[in-house]
Order: sequence, then C-alpha cells, then structure tokens
Amino acid sequence: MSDSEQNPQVSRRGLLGGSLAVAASTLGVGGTATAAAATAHAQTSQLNQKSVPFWGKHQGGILTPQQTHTYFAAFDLDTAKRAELIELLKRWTAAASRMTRGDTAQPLSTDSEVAPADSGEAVGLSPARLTVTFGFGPGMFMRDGVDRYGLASRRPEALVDLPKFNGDQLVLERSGGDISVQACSDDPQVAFHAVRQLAAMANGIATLKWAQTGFVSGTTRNLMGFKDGTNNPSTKNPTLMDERVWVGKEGGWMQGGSYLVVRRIRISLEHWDRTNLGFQEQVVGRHKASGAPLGKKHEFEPLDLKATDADGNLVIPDTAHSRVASSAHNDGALILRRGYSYNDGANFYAERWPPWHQGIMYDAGLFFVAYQRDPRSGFIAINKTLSTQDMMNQYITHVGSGIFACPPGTLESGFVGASLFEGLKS
Ligand SMILES: C=CC1=C(C)c2cc3[nH]c(cc4nc(cc5[nH]c(cc1n2)c(C)c5CCC(=O)O)C(CCC(=O)O)=C4C)c(C)c3C=C
Ligand SMILES: [Fe+2]
Repeated sequence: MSDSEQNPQVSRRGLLGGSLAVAASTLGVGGTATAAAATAHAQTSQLNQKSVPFWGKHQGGILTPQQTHTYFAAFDLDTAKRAELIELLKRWTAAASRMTRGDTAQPLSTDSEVAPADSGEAVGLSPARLTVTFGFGPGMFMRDGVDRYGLASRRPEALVDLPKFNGDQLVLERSGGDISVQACSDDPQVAFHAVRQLAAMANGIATLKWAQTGFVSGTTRNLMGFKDGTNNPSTKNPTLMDERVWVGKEGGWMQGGSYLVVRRIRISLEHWDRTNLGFQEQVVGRHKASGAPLGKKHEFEPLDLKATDADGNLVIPDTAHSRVASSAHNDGALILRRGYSYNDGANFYAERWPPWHQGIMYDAGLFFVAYQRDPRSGFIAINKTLSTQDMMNQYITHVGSGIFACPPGTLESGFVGASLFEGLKS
C-alpha cells in the first residue's frame, strides 16, 4: 500500500466539486429535502473524487480497497534497447502519477497543428481512486532464448513460467505479455483512459498484446451469485501482508513488490443457472444468500472443515471449492484475491453432432487476479489442487493466463521498476 493510501486525499477537482455541492446546499432554496439531497450529493462527490497517492513504498492497486472497475492490459516489448525500455518506464511513471491525481497523462498544448497529447475523455472527471499497477512478465528477462536487455540474471526465481494445469484451455491471444498494466477505478471511463494513454505513449517501444475489462458490485457477488472474497487475508493486517503479499529481503530488487497471477476464467452461466440451489451451495461450500460457510449463519464465520451432519457426512463436501482452495487444504498457502467479473458479450455456437444444437453462449466469467509473495507456494500450489479436486470445474474453464513481477512502489525522484536496473553495466 502506498504510504498515504489509507488516507486518500481529495483531488483538486474533488475539492472543487465538493465545495460547489456544499455551496448549493447552503444556498438551498427548497427546504430540507433539497438540502439533504445536496448534502448527499456532496458526500457522494467527496467519495468519488478521492485520489489514491501514486508514490510510496508499495504500488497502489494491491492493498487498495477494491475499486469497482478494472482495465487490465498486457504489452509485448518491441524494442531491443534497454535505454528505450527505461525511457518507456519513465514516461509511464510520469503519466500514471499525473492521471492518478486527476490530471491528463501529459501536459496539453493549444497547438492546433499537432494531435492532442491526451485523448481527453477523462477531462473533468474525478480520478475515482484510480490506481495503475505495473508488472514485468518473463519475456522482459528472456524471450525465445534472447536476453534482449541484459536482465536475464535478474529474473526472480519466483517468476516461474506457470505450469499447465489440468483442464486448462488457454488461448495464446489472451495470455502472457512482457509488461502488465492494471488500471482500477470506480469509473470505467477513467480506467480505460489511463491504459489508452499509456498504450499510445508506448508507440515504437511496446504494443498491446491483450486486454481485459472487469467489474465488481458493492455486494461483492460474482456472476454465480455468490459473495466472493470473503475469506481473503485482511489487508488491514500489516504483519500478514508482509508475510504473504510483499516480497521480503529474499527478493533483492523485488523487495516491497508482489507477484501477480491473472486468469481469465470462463463460467458456463447457462449450465450454472439450471443447477439447483442446493447443489450450487455444495459446489461453493457456502450459503448463497448470506455467504456463510455451510452450516453457519454469518458470512465471516470461519469454515469448520471437520463438521459432519447427523449421517456422518461432511457439511462442507470434500470437493467444495471453499474447502479445496482453503489454506488448511493446501499446506498453509494463502493469496490475496482481487478478481473482477467480466462480460464480453455472447457468441453463436453450432454443435456438429446430433441433435445439432445451435444457440448463443455468454462469454462471461471471472477475471481472477491474485497477489502473493511467491506464486510457487501461492497460486500454483492452490491451483494444482483446485484443477484436480474442485467440483466447480464442471462449470469453469481457464482460457487466459499471465504471471508478472510487480516491482515495489516508487519515490517521486524515481520511476517504476528502477531497482531492477540499479548497478547494471551498460
Ligand atoms: C487458484 C486459486 C483460485 C481460483 C482459480 C479460483 C476461482 C474461482 N473462485 C470462485 C468463487 C469463489 N471462491 C471462493 C473462495 C476462494 N477461492 C480461492 C482461490 C481460487 N478461486 C480461495 C483461496 C478461496 C478462499 C478459500 C477459503 O479459505 O475459504 C469463494 C467463497 C468466498 C470467499 O472466501 O471468497 C467463492 C464464491 C470462482 C467463481 C472462480 C472461478 C471462476
Ligand atoms: Fe475461488
């Protein structure tokens, strides 16, 4: 978390919006209802106008309370020159710091003979808690056996290539990437704007490989209708975050950073929606309405993995998702999940076997996002178990994937990832 992240500041535009709203309520002409509405508006504005500081010990967007929208992008590097890569990271740092405080990506000129340095769709909008989180994929260190930037010796041991998991149906066009950029904001237009500007500024050095949008509701229910994220480790516990999310001294230049694993997981909503409520709850291991573990009343009660019913059967089935993913079932593995639902429309399908069904299938599911100190004892350990034991596998398919080393946060004098290049011979 950036140092001042727990105390987000109201941006310049936020102050303006808030004070205008307060002024409206003071001038209030229509009695209490109008005043109350204006106050409510002022409060909403205050909330939406908040900006999350960009500079700090850790990158924003990891422990930041989850924003409602994401625009994730993976880039491939085209340049063969380290200096150009560094130049890109410097440009991106400056632009991201500007945009997170509600500014344009680059200063605008009034010269009508040149294309605007910012596309402009976020002008006048609040940053809405925009964070931009950068990560480095394996291809930054070595691609096709070539050490393009003299960085191979700096590839962290923990940045492994993800193994193929049981049931994976990964699409290359939605997987991998040399650099990841994840913009999160409470305003989807702001999130897209941020990535769009960074992509434009990368011209000639890096190109967009794939992108994914996502959303989450205030109730935190995913597209299966279940509360998601309940049993996440608490981001309010700094000792736990240091143990499980932030890379420690062992990581060298990555100290203070974190490893990101993303998976585009398609959910067969048509199949799920025809599944009885009772079986849905068995699959997840939790009650649908309350989010409580099976056999319990409240969402945040701990899972009792040993509990049995009157017939001696496990209350939380041995293949229920919550059990199979739990720390207790995975040698203590723990990750910080920050996933988003995605909805990319619907596709026509035609089966080529009797009785030759045709129809429309949603392309929707979960854009799974997880941060951890070490993916080998985090995502990989848990997903090895899930991919072979989870009852939910009847309904989900992993179709996209990526792993990235997200460097520590940046000081105002530096740039994102600066520690990676320290002490390198030119
Ligand atoms: C490898 C890690 C995980 C993948 C992949 C994954 C996919 C996935 N999960 C849901 C919905 C839920 N997951 C829940 C809990 C949960 N999931 C994981 C890990 C992965 N999930 C963990 C570590 C946990 C916590 C387990 C525990 O200790 O209790 C839940 C229950 C509520 C919660 O705690 O968040 C839901 C619901 C979907 C739909 C999905 C793929 C599409
Ligand atoms: Fe899960």
